[in-house]
Amino acid sequence: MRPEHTTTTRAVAEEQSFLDRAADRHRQLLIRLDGELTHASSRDATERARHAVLRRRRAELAGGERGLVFGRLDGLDGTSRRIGRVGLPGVDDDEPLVVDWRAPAAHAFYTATPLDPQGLTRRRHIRTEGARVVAVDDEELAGAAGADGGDLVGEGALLAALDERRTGRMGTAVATLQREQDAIVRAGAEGPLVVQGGPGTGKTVVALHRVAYLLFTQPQLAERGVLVLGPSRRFLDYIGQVLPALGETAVVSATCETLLAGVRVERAESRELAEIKGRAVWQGALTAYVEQLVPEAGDLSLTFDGETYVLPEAQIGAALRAARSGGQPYHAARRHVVETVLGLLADAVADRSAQLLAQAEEGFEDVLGRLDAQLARADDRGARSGVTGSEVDGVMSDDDVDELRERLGEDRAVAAALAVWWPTLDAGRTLARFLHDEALLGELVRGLSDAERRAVAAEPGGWSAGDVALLDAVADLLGDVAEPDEQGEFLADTAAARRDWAYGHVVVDEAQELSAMQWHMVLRRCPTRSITAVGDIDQAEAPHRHTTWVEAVAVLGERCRRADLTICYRTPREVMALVEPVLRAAGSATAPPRAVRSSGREPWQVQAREDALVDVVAARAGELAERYAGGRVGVVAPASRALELRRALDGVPVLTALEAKGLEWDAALVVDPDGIAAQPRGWNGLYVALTRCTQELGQVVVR
Ligand SMILES: Nc1ncnc2c1ncn2[C@@H]1O[C@H](COP(=O)(O)OP(=O)(O)OP(=O)(O)O)[C@@H](O)[C@H]1O
Repeated sequence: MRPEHTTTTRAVAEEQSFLDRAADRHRQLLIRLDGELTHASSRDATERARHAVLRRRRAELAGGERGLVFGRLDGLDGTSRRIGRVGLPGVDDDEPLVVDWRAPAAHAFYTATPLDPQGLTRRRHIRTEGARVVAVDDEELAGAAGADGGDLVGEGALLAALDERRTGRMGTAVATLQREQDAIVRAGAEGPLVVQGGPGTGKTVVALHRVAYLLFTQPQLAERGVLVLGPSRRFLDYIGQVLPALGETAVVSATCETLLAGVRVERAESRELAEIKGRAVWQGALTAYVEQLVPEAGDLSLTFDGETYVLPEAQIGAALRAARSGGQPYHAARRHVVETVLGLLADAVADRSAQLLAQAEEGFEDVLGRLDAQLARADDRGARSGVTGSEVDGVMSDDDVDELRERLGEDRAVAAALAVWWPTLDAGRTLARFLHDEALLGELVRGLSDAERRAVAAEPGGWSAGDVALLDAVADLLGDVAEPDEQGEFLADTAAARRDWAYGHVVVDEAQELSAMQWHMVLRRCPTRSITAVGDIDQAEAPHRHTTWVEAVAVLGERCRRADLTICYRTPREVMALVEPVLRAAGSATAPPRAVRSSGREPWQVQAREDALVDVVAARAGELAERYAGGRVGVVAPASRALELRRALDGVPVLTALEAKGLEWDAALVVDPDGIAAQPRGWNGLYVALTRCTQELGQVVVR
């Protein structure tokens, strides 16, 4: 038996009156904040920090306008609290008018059950449209212990949200987050957390709400920002509204291809090459390669002012060892060794001039001595010139040596000789040289077959997607030529432009797709390893060979926490009934997620001859577009058919399974499912294709 659900006119009126009060308070607070922002000066650091906090609070408040009040908890003690997207202080500032959904006082809204009522008698979901309350759904908690409460929290509100027409943009789900989702949203931020969930289980929803939760509970994270990595630009656009709507702006979004600023992917590559370049072995190989580029210890000859100085191997070797012992990047090590070399050279120059002066002085004293003797002989006075070696001994003061070292640093000939001995390097050219050198590949990249080595070396110029992670690794191993600037406070553009930006937290969506080298890219941007990786190992289509999470996230180390999502909110039961055999064919051992809803529409299938395929697809897509007018329809097809279908279909997107990843429509039309399944990792792709719809699935099979 489920707890009672009620919607009464009285309850709606009561919540409407509360919502009106909350809306007034919200307006007042915005006006007050605007006033403070206009008067806030940005003269000193404290004021600037205050300004930043006010701006953030304003964005958060403005974002809270929709969903100002969406829940209510009634306690056994007769008190009640309202839950909303942002907290609203009461007028006298002691009791909050509305509790922020992320605050501990709101937690029971997502977790209380009749078996564990947490001191509550009732949970109410308040459904609103704009400023109007349209319905309330009540769940009795205490006193309903006989009821199991089911899996779902606020089922009425949840199902209403899920049944809404798709808009092409993902919405927030703060009002209807479910228990298993909430547990992940609120999990601690330390160390990597891997979330496995089948299609439509809310992985993206959870990951984004987790960002909002973490930024709320750990405001210091906002100083470093959060990076959200998604599979495609289209996907990032689809989810782009969620965090701003939750008031969060300290976020950068990117794909693995766009993560390295200034690098553009210019050409496609085969799956084979993408797989090869994603292997973890490259990290060690590139490290060893860059290591080889560091000069070996040996005598170093440098010319200054026409004099040649030979700095001995022992000194150069010691400097090299000291610089490399800290595992510094190539250019940082170079800067340190060059500093040492200039110091050694300055000492050598100073020694040489002291020697020369000493020689000159010796000669001079000789002359003086002889002169004195002659004079003494001449007038027998025995007089001495009084000039002694100590006054012209040529030893430079420390200041003189420092000045000399500076001059040496600016000397062109010295700089040119040092650049030949230890050149500064460009990451792109360095990587290209390595990739095209079969002998080096053979020496350093373990496990490459002869054919694989040849294939890598034979690649044309221009970067492919697989190269980006290698390029990032080389850029990191080389480091910046000049000392990098200190990292300031988070600004999205600055963080996105800097390869070495260390984010406070990173979210990776469709995490099953990342290669080992792409994981290294992620780790470099999050040294604390505070990472949330969400994905479905059964939807993996990328060319790497991982079939388990243990393999897929091996680079993150052994201390990954793992969580699972088991309920499918998107895809209706009728469609999920089809996917079990597809999942088995994909080699999966996991059970498909359990669908929470039925759409009442059986999936259908039509057949088409090859020569009539495009017309049949166009006709069927047209019908669906009409049936779901105001919503969204999408077509998924094998890559080989996508181009032709795109030309023929107007207004309905045609995507490959890979491109459709993470997206959803009211209705999906899957074209040539056998063709999709026949591609590499095709069963996984078909699993993705079949699970994109919230209402209706059609398939066009080629006869
Ligand atoms: N608690 C919730 N309340 C309302 N809607 C939800 C909830 N959880 C998920 N949804 C909706 O279900 C759909 C699927 O969610 P989402 O895209 O996050 O799933 P996913 O697990 O990332 O799917 P996929 O594996 O296909 O990428 C979305 O429309 C999302 O808004």
